[in-house]
Amino acid sequence: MATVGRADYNRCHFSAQEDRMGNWLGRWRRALAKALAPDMVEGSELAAVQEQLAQSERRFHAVTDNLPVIITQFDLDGRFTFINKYIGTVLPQRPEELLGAKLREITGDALYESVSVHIDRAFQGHKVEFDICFPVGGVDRYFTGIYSPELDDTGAVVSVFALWHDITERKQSELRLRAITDNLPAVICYLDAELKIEFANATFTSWLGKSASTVVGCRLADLVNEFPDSPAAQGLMPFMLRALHGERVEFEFTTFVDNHERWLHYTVVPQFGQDGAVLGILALCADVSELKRVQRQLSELARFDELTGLPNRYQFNEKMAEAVQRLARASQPMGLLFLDVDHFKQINDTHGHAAGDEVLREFARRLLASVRATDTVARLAGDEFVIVLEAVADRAAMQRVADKILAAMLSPMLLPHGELRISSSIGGAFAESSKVEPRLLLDCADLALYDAKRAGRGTYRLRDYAAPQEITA
Ligand SMILES: Nc1nc2c(ncn2[C@@H]2O[C@H](COP(=O)(O)OP(=O)(O)OP(=O)(O)O)[C@@H](O)[C@H]2O)c(=O)[nH]1
Repeated sequence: MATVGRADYNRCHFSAQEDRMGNWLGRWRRALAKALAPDMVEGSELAAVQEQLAQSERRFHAVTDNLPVIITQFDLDGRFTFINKYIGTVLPQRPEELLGAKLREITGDALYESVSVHIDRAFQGHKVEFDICFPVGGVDRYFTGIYSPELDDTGAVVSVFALWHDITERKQSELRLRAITDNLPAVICYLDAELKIEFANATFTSWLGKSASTVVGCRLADLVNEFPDSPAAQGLMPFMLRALHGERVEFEFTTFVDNHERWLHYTVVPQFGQDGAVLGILALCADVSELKRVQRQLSELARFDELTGLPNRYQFNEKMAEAVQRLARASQPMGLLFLDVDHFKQINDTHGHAAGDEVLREFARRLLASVRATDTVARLAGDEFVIVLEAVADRAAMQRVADKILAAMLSPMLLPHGELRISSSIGGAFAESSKVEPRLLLDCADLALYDAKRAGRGTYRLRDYAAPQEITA
C-alpha cells in the first residue's frame, strides 16, 4: 500500500468490472484512512494529498453511484458508513440520511431477521452470498446479497461491505418458466457437462419420489444406480452421452409403474456455448402411454372387425399374402373357403338389424369352433366370411371342413326373440400351384360360392385354383 510520508501513493483503480468489489472498496477505504492521518504529512504535502483524496472520492462516487447495485458498508457497530445512490431504488431516503443508522432501524425486524445470520457470518470474517425476496412498495423484489468482510493487516474484521444486486426480472422469468414446466405432464431437467442435474421440474421430482432440493446437484449416474431393475433408467446413459457429444437424440422406453406398462418418450437436446462446446443438455421425458394405447386400439380397429372380433379384410389380405408365401416355400396345397349366410337380408328384414348382428356373431363363433387354431377366419363385409386353410392335405380334407361347418350351422341359434335356424353356402378354392395370386384365389372361391347358391344353398362347392383365363362363371 501507499507510504503517505513519501507521498508516492498507489492510485486506487476503480473498475466496474472488478468482481470483488468489496476488496477494492476496502483498499480505497484503507488508503483514505491512512491519508487522513495528518500528523504524518507536512502542510503543502497534506493539501496535495487531500486534493488527491478528494479527487479519488469524487471518482469513487461517480462509479458507485452509477452502478446498478446497492453498495453499503457497516462499521463494527453495524452502522452504515457508506451507501451509494442506488439505495434509492428500494428506500425513499437519500443515502446521507441513512448514514449512521443501523440496518434493523431501516428494514424493520422481520427483514432484518432474515439477513442477520448472513451479516453475523460476515462479521466473523466469512464472505457470504444469498438470495432474498422482500416487498418494495407492495411488490416482491428479489436480490442477490453479498456480504464481504474488510480485514486489516492482522486479519481482523474492520467493516463489512454489502452488495445487493436486483435480480427481480431474472427471478420472475425463472418463476414463470418454472410455473410452466412444473405444470407440464412431462419430466424436464437440465444437466451440466458432467451430467449433474442443475434443474428439475416438479414432475421429475414427483416421478422419482424425491424433493427438488435432493435431486438438484445429483449426478445422473448416481440417480440411475438407485433404479437397478428399471430398463428405462439403466438404458439412459448411452443416449445422454450421445447428446453430450452434440447430437439431438430421441428414444423410447417402456417401464412398469404400479404394474401398469408405461411408455416414456425422451428428447435430449445439447446446449452449445459460443465456442461450439456442449455446455449441458436439456432432457424432456413425456409419458406417452395414453397415446400408445390409442394407437394400439386404432391399429386393432384397423385390423379387426368390430362386430365379430374376427380379423377384417385388411388383416385377411396380410394373412393371405403370408400363407401364399409359405405355400410357395413348403409346396403344400392350401384352401380357401368363402361363406355367407343364406337369405341374410330376410333375417334382417324379419327380425331386425340387431338380430341380424347377433346371427353374424354366432355364425363367426361357429366358424371358429369348426376349424383349427392355425386357420384364419375373417369377415370381409356384411355376411361374407372367409377361411384360409393352410397346409390342407387334399380336396377331401377341404370337404370335411366344409361338412363340419354346414353341420355346425344346423342347430338353431338362440336370439332374444326366440330360436332361429339358418344355413350357409360355402365355396371352396383348392390350390396346389406354387404360384398363387391371393386375389385370384379369392375370386375362385367366390365363383364356387355362386355354384353352391345355384345348387340350392346350404351346401358346398369346390373349384380348383386356375390361371385367370381358365376361371369361367
Ligand atoms: N345385421 C347386419 N346386416 C348387415 C351387415 N352388413 C350387411 N348387412 C346386410 O346383409 C345383407 C346381405 O344380403 P345379401 O348378401 O345381399 O343376400 P342374402 O340375403 O344373404 O341372400 P343370399 O346370399 O343370396 O342367400 C344385406 O341386407 C345387408 O344390408 C351387418 O353388419 N349387420
